[in-house]
Amino acid sequence: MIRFQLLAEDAAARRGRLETAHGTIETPVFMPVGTAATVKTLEPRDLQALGAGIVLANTYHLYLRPGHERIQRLGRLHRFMSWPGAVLTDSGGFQVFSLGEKGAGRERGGPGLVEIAEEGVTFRSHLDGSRHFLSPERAIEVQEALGADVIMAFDECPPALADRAYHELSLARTQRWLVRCREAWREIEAREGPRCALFGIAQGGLFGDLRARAIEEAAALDLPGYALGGYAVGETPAEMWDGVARDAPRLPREKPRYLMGVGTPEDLLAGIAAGVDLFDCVLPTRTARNGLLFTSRGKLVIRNARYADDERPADPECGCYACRTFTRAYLRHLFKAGEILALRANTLHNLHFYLSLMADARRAIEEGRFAAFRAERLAAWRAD
Ligand SMILES: CC#C[C@H]1NC(N)=Nc2cc3[nH]c(NC)nc3cc21
Ligand SMILES: [Zn+2]
Repeated sequence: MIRFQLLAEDAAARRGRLETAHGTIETPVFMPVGTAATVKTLEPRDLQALGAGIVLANTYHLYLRPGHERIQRLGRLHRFMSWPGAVLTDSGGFQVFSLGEKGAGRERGGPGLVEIAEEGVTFRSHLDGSRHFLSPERAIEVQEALGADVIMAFDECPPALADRAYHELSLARTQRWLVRCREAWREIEAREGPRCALFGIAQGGLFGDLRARAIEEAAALDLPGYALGGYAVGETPAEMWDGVARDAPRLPREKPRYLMGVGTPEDLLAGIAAGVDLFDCVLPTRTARNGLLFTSRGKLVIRNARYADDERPADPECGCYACRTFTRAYLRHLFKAGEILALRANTLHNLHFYLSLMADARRAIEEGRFAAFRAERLAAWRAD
């Protein structure tokens, strides 16, 4: 189970604390993405040294490989990945629709990859094209078996540019599925004892009235936490920020608010200003592996020839291991040479950037100066 406390507010921004069975999480918090039960290139002790308190793993991937029953038999996720902190698992809803579409079947001209029915979703594995079925009940069962501290509802995720009619039908089904998720969660928790917290997900695309209805219907189920899903799927940053600024304050004030899959450092500050408490995004880790580094003066593409003889650290204002140990010249060399250390050093730096940004934001909220803090960081990132 989890307990959420609101410690301070600065306009709509909130400073909170999320107590879980695997530690206390200071919010606003950024969750590194560890899709297949690993944050790519990092060891658990790296994550601890970075101050990460909670990581995200994906039900879709772990269900397909190595299998949730195997992970359960091996002591569940925390033991399996030797991670003492907290874990949040996404339900597979989003991945089935996003990965299923690009699965093996379609590339080989196979049959439709994702079949949606009221009962649940039939999809083909992106690994080997094998057929699988996930329902609200099954997604909860799998996540309980995995043993995360926070589990997500199984939702239908409309195509990014679906029209209003599609969103309305999809929202109604997602709400019916949320009721089924809650029942399945309550049954397992009654049988096995309280173990994890179920978060609902409110969608609705860019339709403000549909978003409001989804939030209201999800909030009526009195769940431990709530997420906004379906942002950062192609809309402009301004459209997302306006939408989140409208939606986040409508989520229950005393529950944790999670903005799924977001985002850039600018998005995080916009989300915090709107009252969001939790974020996850592949951006810092994925871009690190592609040689893009976030610094206090904007982004740096390490492969650029201008860094070939640059003896400065990636970010002179950064205290991370990579910036204390390596020069830009060396980081560029590693990246050009395809060395594994390039992936680790860049990932350590980018996650330190994201996690220290959140720590600085938490302090700014405590001191009632978040708006000035946000303006100062945005200006600095545009400096170059
Ligand atoms: C529509 C919808 C929805 C949400 N539903 C679930 N279960 N997971 C998500 C994961 C996401 N990652 C990103 N990245 C931009 N957006 C997401 C949205 C969702
Ligand atoms: Zn650094």
